[in-house]
Amino acid sequence: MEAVPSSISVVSDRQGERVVVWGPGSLSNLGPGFDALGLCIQGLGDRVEAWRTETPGVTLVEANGLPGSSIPCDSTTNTAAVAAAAVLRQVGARHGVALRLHKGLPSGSGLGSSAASAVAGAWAANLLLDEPLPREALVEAVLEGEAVASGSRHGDNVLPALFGGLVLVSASDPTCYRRIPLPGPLSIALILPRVEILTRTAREILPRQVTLQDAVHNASALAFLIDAFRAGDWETVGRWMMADRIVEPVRARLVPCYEPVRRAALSAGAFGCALTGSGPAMFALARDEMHARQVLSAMREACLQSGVDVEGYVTAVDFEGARQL
Ligand SMILES: Nc1ncnc2c1ncn2[C@@H]1O[C@H](COP(=O)(O)OP(=O)(O)OP(=O)(O)O)[C@@H](O)[C@H]1O
Ligand SMILES: N[C@@H](CCO)C(=O)O
Repeated sequence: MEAVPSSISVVSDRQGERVVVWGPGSLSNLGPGFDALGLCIQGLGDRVEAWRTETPGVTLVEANGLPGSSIPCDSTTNTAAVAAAAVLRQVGARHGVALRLHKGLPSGSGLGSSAASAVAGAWAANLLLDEPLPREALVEAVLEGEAVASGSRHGDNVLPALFGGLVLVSASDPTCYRRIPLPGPLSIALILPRVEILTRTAREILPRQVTLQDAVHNASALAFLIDAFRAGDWETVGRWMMADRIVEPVRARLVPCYEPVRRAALSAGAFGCALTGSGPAMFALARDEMHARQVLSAMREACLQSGVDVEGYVTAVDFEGARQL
């Protein structure tokens, strides 16, 4: 076969090419790791369908999946579209991308709903580039996507959703992060009480100042927590993820079933139980999948007895992050 002379530019015709991408949900804070720690989870997430267009920029064709939700279907305020646009801008793409977003995660849940969309949008736009970038190059884009929803550039949902697994991120500079290796699988019981808490509101009620004693306590709790995660010492993980003295005690007041659910999870033998993100979802760590089912049943029951309707899931760590389906 004859070689193409190098002076002739080959125009790749990928117009209309289509990809479907999964943006996973994530647990964040994990007790003392406010804005600093997040874990990607299996089975819950958003799906983005994307195709290349001739017109530059991002068009959000539709956002569906959660009837009655208030997710904006606008390219300037939907996190999937904002993150996708940031990727195109980053490489100076001359083409555009159209997106259809299928929401699987309700917003205001604590499960990183806006982050799942942002990551799926960015990954889809990336796959459609002539030369896709490595995951590490998408950090700015996903942070930009998340910021339009929450009003702050926090990375504890978007980075685990992008990379998978457990991620530690600087709360003051979220472009600074570290993936924390986990030595084995982890079974998780997760409940989503039917109470909507917007992250924005749950951030506004937090104290502007804290005592030195509490700050020091939380700093050491986070250090012990990370060390226990690395060691796969789930019992110690459970202990320290329940040790936050600054954020979770304040937010617990927004979740009417918080105390009964925590007690029920621990009575059922969970290693620990905490809010994820700004709540109201709560998670508990269990020995294995069967144990997680027992813990889940106890948590659900406690929630219902508090008069709050609830959905429940057994999940595990997703080590892969955003991916093409
Ligand atoms: N693609 C998106 N998915 C979800 N929410 C979005 C999206 N784009 C914009 N938003 C807006 O972001 C806000 C999301 O609310 P909020 O931050 O409380 O939930 P969240 O992102 O699911 O956070 P978490 O689950 O971590 O609590 C809502 O106002 C919603 O309209
Ligand atoms: N770290 C963020 C996550 C939002 O779900 C918070 O707790 O406000």
